[in-house]
Amino acid sequence: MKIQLHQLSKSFGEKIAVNIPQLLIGDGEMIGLVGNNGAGKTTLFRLMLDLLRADSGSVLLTPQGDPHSLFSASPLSSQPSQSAEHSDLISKSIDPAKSEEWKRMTGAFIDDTFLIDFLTVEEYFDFIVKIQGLPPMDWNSSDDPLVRGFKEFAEGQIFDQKKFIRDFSAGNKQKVGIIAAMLSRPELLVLDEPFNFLDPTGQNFLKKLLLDYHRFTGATILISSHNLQHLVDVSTRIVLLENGQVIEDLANDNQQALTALNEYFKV
Ligand SMILES: Nc1ncnc2c1ncn2[C@@H]1O[C@H](COP(=O)(O)OP(=O)(O)OP(=O)(O)O)[C@@H](O)[C@H]1O
Repeated sequence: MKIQLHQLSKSFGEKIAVNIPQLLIGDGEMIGLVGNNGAGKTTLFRLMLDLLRADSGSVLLTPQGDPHSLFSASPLSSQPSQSAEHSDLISKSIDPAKSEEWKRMTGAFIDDTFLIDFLTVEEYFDFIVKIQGLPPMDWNSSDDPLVRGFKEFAEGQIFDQKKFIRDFSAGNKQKVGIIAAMLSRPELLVLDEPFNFLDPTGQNFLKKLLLDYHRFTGATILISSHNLQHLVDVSTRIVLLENGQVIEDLANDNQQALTALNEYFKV
């Protein structure tokens, strides 16, 4: 999935939460979004997922395999072509604010409101795959590496618990939401602060799961976090927000973004 943000802005009263003139994300990029508290990370995700209406501008999603794709997956290819074909790309893309088509290609976990408290985990996962029109998951399948990854990440604390989601700990609810977002193997995965509430083992299993998911699906992945090390461990590119604006757009080959981030955050 390619993503194009164009003149995207959102304010709350006097506060400009997001103001991004242009940002292009290529197929299969793993974007780490960083920024201090209030920088606009969650607002940006909410705009992309049509949970908030922008004051102006647009989010355009181009599914994989679209022959009209014009910008490559290179992290730094962020300048769109000005050709006639460019407007063609825009006409072929999906605007989440205007169409529901993106939902079957997108998995997201922003917060607990994505969960259904009164269901068990198994009921919730069955519900998720059903609304995607997929067959029930075979949780005993040992030859599916993603199912193995989900179970490893679950650490024996999610499945067969015979309790409702509302009775799980914050960390285990987080695991349920993250697995649910990946269940249908969407080509766009958006996770807001997924490392929150996880114990150190869970954080490490999550990094492994994200890297495996990326390798197996080729999905475009967007993750926000305040944990710089985790982000540089998994991301191919790091976008730094300040007051709703992109102030750094860093390639992250061999964790090279870490020095710049440490300098910015004075760590
Ligand atoms: N519903 C809202 N009403 C009013 N102001 C809001 C609302 N949502 C976000 N904001 C404001 O927009 C700005 C960006 O908030 P946002 O939650 O997107 O930041 P963030 O980068 O995710 O922060 P954090 O790291 O603390 O989660 C903040 O100043 C916040 O107070």
